[in-house]
Amino acid sequence: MMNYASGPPRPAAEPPDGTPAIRAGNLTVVRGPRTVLRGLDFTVPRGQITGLLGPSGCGKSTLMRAIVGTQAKVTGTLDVLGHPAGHPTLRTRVGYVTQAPSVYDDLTVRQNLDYFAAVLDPGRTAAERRHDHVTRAIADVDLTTHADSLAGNLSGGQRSRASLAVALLGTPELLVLDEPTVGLDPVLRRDLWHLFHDIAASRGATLLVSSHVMDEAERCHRLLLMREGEILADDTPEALRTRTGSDTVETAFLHLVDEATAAGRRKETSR
Ligand SMILES: Nc1ncnc2c1ncn2[C@@H]1O[C@H](COP(=O)(O)OP(=O)(O)OP(=O)(O)O)[C@@H](O)[C@H]1O
Repeated sequence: MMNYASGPPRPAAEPPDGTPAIRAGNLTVVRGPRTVLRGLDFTVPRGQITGLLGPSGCGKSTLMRAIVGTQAKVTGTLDVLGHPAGHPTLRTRVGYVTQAPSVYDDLTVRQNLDYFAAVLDPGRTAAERRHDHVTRAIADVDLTTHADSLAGNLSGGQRSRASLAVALLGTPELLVLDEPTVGLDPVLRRDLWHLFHDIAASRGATLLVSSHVMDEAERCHRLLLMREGEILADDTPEALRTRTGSDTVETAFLHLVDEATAAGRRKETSR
């Protein structure tokens, strides 16, 4: 078991070419009448866990949807693993777990994975490879003993892990996980975070994990702190705490919010 008391484990090294997993430039998204993301500039390094944190409604899911290529009205630049977001070549290289469970309740865990594996890697000649990928993904999320249980009979945490197993099919280099621990008890949350660190360490995968629970920030290698469609900070948890003279990332976040509000007020009054 990993111990996070002294911070998360050291991240895997960057690939030799140094290309980040995600690079955004002046990224803007409009949804309905609202500009939900406002000219974001950031990079997400490879082989690390980056936490996307911010209050409900700040734009985390919208940003994730843009990254996986399912969001309309995206302008600016957004490159994922060296290709424009949504490029067909990224289909098997990016895994995405939405907030809503993405498994069918009336199928077993294995049947769910068999189905998604057949979509990703179709054809009779790929049958053996698909079987291996499914067996490995089930083992990775520690559901081997529940492989033949109906997804509808799993607990909330087990269902989250089944959704994660689907995203692990095809050995993605980037995993985008939208609030994967929401509604889980502290033990299940801790176990899932251990799993994320195992995936990053053993596969060298990049994980982008959203949460609005600030204590989860301490488990990430890097953080993107969001507020009202903007990036408030992009740094390591330790650097954020040090920079703001705070004991926790939560206090650091509040400090940065106050700073941004004060800067906004100064701008208003100088007009
Ligand atoms: N279909 C839509 N049409 C118009 N506005 C939308 C739509 N979906 C979301 N929004 C708005 O976009 C903003 C960002 O939503 P988003 O779901 O990205 O936030 P979030 O940070 O993921 O929130 P949460 O943590 O509650 O999931 C919100 O203000 C929301 O009201």
